[in-house]
Amino acid sequence: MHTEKRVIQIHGAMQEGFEEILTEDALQFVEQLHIRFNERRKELLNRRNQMEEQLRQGMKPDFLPETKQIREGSWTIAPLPDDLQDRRVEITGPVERKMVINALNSGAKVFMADFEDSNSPTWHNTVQGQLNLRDAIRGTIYYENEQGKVYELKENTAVLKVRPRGWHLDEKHITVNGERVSGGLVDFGLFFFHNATELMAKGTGPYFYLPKLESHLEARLWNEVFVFAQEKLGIPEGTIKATVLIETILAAFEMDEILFELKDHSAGLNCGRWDYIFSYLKKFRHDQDVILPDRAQVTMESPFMQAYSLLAIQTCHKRNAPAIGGMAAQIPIKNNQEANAKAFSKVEADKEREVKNGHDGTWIAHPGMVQTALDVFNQHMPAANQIHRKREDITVTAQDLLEIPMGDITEQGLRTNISVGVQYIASWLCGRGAAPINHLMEDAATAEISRAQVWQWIRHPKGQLSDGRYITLEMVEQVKEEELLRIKQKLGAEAYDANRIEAASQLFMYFIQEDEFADFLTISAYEQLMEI
Ligand SMILES: CC(=O)SCCNC(=O)CCNC(=O)[C@H](O)C(C)(C)COP(=O)(O)OP(=O)(O)OC[C@H]1O[C@@H](n2cnc3c(N)ncnc32)[C@H](O)[C@@H]1OP(=O)(O)O
Ligand SMILES: O=CC(=O)O
Ligand SMILES: [Mg+2]
Repeated sequence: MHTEKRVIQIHGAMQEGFEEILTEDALQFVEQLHIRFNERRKELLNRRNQMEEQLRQGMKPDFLPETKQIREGSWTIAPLPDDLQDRRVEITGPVERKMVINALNSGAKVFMADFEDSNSPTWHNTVQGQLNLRDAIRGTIYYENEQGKVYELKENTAVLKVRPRGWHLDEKHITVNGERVSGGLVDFGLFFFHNATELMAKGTGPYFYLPKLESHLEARLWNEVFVFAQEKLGIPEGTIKATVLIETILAAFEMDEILFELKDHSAGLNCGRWDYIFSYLKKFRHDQDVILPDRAQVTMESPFMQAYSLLAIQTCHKRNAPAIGGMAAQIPIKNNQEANAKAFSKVEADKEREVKNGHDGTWIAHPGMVQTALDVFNQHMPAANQIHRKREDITVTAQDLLEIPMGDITEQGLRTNISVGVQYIASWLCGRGAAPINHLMEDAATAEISRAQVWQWIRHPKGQLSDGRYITLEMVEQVKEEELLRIKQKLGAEAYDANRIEAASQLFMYFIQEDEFADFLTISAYEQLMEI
């Protein structure tokens, strides 16, 4: 019998400690995941393209006729473990060492350690992130900053969840037979291999967040990965628990089906609002009726966003699953009391809307926001969660999910998109996947909205500023030059160069100029990511 020999290869440098993560057994496990699941992953990515083509031809998404029985059936997800009953405040952040410690110590119920939107997937961040999580789980994580301040874990820490990269991203530093391995399978595989047993011994479990799914078939693939991984490591089926982010417009039509696919492994859904806005914009970018106003005007109060969040709550609660809210982008503002108070009151209002609607928990981006979110949830949610509130009073139709938001496009909105887009891409290219810009948390999802809006505005017949001027490529070029000058004045010439602003600006303009809309900025930018 001819058996093909498969070879997993590492193309990144072995930095200090990496050999403890990239062990032969761990790599073999990743290789098995690749062999077993990569073809299906590619088929599903291809299916996304086919769906996109149908949308381009005018198809409107709707609830699937072929899964009506699932939607109408009376099943529930498997019972949740004790430490996932109360998730009222979840902090998120990249897998950087100091931030992992700060997040676990923050007082939040859960910490979502992020290999996705807020992580720039340099080789260093990818493997060092695994080392950081391994040490955190074992309670040995330690960090000392340049001033000698020591960071260690407190006695009571948040429950850990990990968000691997989405299905669309590759890991270029690991190949099998010369083919890049899925970034998500690398993040999941290495984490699960090294930590699943240890987590169970500590009375918790291997818990995940799954990003950017576009259909229940993609959830099915994750479920198959989980079943396989548990079997390989001799871990009981159903030990893994995963919360799926509903952050694409197509997934909003398949919430029941997604929960159903992951039934034994499900820990509910989350409303990933920023990617959701991006997805809505991306999927309908050719539709002459669909155009979004300034990013700042597309809020959770917009009818289509409100509809999707309510549908998530109703769908989850019907299946005894938690429905977690999303991320308010405000972070504390130093040295400006008034602006700081405004930021806090915006977060407070956002969390109040979520808890009153029926969400069982929420996300915050910064430790300074934990108490504010906790206070709101403590006041309005006396029990561990509110899954008992079935919200049968809600009716959300396909039309509600698709309702086009109203508002203006302003010159300031255009400027902000260009400036923020360039600054964020620069940060990402330098290895920092989340950045504070204009006192807001920016990450890959928020930056996607900025560049997608500019792409659409210069092509759409209604791409007009509120003062009547049409938005053209020439206008974008000019505003970009003015904004680059401002950034240079703010940073100084040396930091401007060191921070790769010029490379980011070129990349941003490439995204805008190309008629073929780049599916994700992180795919193209990955080829230019610094090699560290
Ligand atoms: C759309 C989505 O996907 S949302 C989810 C993904 N996005 C995120 O997770 C973003 C998370 N947030 C962050 O990364 C950060 O808050 C940023 C980059 C926006 C701002 O970070 P900074 O500029 O460091 O903020 P700031 O200076 O106020 O930080 C104060 C302290 O809080 C820490 N901190 C800030 N945010 C976090 C966080 N999310 N987790 C842990 N620690 C944090 C900082 O490390 C710093 O610690 P130190 O005082 O011990 O040095
Ligand atoms: O991942 C979260 C989002 O809002 O996007
Ligand atoms: Mg997201």
